[in-house]
Amino acid sequence: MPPHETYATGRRHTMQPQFRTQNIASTRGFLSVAECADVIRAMAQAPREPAQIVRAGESILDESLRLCFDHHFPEDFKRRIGARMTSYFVDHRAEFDSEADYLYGPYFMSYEKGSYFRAHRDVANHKDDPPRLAAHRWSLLLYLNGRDGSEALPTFDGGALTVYETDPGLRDRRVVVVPEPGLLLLFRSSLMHEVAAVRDGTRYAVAGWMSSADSPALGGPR
Ligand SMILES: O=C(O)CCC(=O)C(=O)O
Ligand SMILES: [Fe+2]
Repeated sequence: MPPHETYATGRRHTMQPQFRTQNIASTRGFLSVAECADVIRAMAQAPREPAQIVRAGESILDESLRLCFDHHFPEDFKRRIGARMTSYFVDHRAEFDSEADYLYGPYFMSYEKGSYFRAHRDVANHKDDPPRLAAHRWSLLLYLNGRDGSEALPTFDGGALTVYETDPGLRDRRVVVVPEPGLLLLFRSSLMHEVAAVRDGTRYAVAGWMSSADSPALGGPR
């Protein structure tokens, strides 16, 4: 795969594919370090609230399953990042074998020391779950910082994401993703995944879900 260039921005920089399995893909350099730093600064100033989960159709707080913050963000800022995530997916649609046509989100999340998100799938798991969950096809995670920093970025330790691949050709189906600034990760929303506890510092990430208007009631199929 050749390096891919972003176009939805004035600044062009090179994106570098990192790895690929059947249902998971990642690309380095989706955002530059300076852009990551801008988003983190904006997040740190934005109002935030404890992030919720959906259970049996209801949005609830359950700190035994999910402990992190959801940051409220100016709509224009959200739209700009969302448009870039969407363009990436649309440009690479053939690789993702999906008819997904719009992005739900993006959401801006921070995980402070001790935060986590236990194993879950980003799809409808219950008949009363909202249709938007059943519509999710691919989960997109954009990481803004990581273990190694520069002057511009805060660092954190822990907080790796494990995605459980279903590809029978893999000997070990656990795919562990260690966040780094500007890394875009895409995986099928039906895959189980979990965020390990952050041991130190604060982990910043943006999430969005490429979704299909034409979707079944429960989130199994692609
Ligand atoms: O931040 C991550 O690595 C994953 C977050 C996640 O699973 C979600 O927001 O649904
Ligand atoms: Fe998730």
